[in-house]
Amino acid sequence: MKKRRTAEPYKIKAVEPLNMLSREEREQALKRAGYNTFLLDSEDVYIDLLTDSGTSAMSDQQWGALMVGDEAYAGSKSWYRLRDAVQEIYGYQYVLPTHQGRGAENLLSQLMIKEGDYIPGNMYFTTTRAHQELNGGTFVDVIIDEAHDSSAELDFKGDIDLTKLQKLIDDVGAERIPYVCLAVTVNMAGGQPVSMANMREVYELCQRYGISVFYDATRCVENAYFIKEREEGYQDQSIRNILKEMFSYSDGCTMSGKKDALVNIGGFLAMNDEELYIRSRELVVVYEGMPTYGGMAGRDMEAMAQGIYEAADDHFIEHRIHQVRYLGDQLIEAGIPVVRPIGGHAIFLDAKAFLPHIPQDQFPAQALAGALYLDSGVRGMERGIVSAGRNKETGENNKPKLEMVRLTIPRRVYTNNHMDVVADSVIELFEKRDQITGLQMEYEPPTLRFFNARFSPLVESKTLI
Ligand SMILES: Cc1ncc(COP(=O)(O)O)c(C=O)c1O
Ligand SMILES: N[C@@H](Cc1ccc(O)cc1)C(=O)O
Repeated sequence: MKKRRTAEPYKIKAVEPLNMLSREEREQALKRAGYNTFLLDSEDVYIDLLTDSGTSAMSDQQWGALMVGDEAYAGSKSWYRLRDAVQEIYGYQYVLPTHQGRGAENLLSQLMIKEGDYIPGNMYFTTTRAHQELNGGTFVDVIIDEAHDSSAELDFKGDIDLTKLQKLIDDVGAERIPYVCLAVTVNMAGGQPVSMANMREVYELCQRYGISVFYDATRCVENAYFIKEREEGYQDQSIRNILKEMFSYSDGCTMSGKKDALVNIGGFLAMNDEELYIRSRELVVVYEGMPTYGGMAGRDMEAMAQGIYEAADDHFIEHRIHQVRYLGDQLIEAGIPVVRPIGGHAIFLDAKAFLPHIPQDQFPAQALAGALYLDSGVRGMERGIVSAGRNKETGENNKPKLEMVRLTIPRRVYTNNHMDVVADSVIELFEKRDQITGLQMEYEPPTLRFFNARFSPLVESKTLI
């Protein structure tokens, strides 16, 4: 019997009209943006798949929650509601609000890292690594090798390789490793999940050496769904239970509330150690604000508390993952090279395989993101050599194995019809991929260069495609 179809676990109460420019207008807009999709104006974008960060649609309950936000400078009721939500769903004892994820990364890095330390992690994330380096640390990638291979089909491609972690401990000594940073899911690997077994093993290994484990919990609910779907023994467990178990194998986390807490701004740092909490409370007032608002308005904390509960709903997360897969499966069926298996928040086009005629130093993923925008007004993001920046010792470009364009799906925002439009555009572009040309960098900022870098087409008089 044909499998019964399911639909969005919500109905639409407010809509926001979309605007579509002509091809000529898109050419002008891309030129103005220096061929960097980060620099396009949102007015010039038709379907915006730049990021899933802060782009979620809030529920009626969340909009209602904004109205009851308590804007007291100290001791806000909304803060307690947020704290309670984190304690209930994540299970950590102490919580400090921050304006977004990198605010929490800043605090954690300043508190834990000393000059010359090493911070192992399951593939780098741009802002996380930047904070680690700013505090004198060196990030060490200890993810399994397969994570760097876009075609390797593994259930848990975000896992840490315990042999690599053990080797680092043996080489530099446990006292040089303040904590392991474990991301659930792994953004730069394609939104790939970490298994519960791996979390447990990493924690056990670290406990033996007195090394802390901090999660980057940004997309933890997506990770929990993959565990439910793929890991033996979890099929009948609720997402809430899975989350609780996941977090029990860690000492704390940094969180960007802009993803799996379903809000447009906000984040937090959470932990179980009281002494660390007291030190964090001293630092949060320098960078964010009082420990009872830490960079967020009362109404934002209120909406985030509500979002934390909504995201942990089994129906919400099932639909979310399936929508991303709906787009990914169409592309796979059409033979488009994408990172496999399809991850939690985005489709990652493999730009090296898509554009084999463009060498990595001519920024194939940047060019592909530009070409996609020209073709249909769909905005994606480069995740390759530009994002990887330069080696902090040699000054050379880091050359990541994965050279990708990310098509990131905001939560509860687009319908599957939008996904169809995106699929059509990518498939057509693939048919004329030989015509796409490379880029040269015209302006390179010193840190996190991908945000503000500017480019021009290598072939003058051409517009990428
Ligand atoms: C995996 C991951 N960690 C950390 C961050 C930082 O979060 P924020 O953008 O809220 O500062 C992001 C997004 O930026 C992310 O995707
Ligand atoms: N975390 C967000 C926003 C962001 C994008 C790119 C970055 O390198 C840093 C932050 C995302 O992954 O979309």
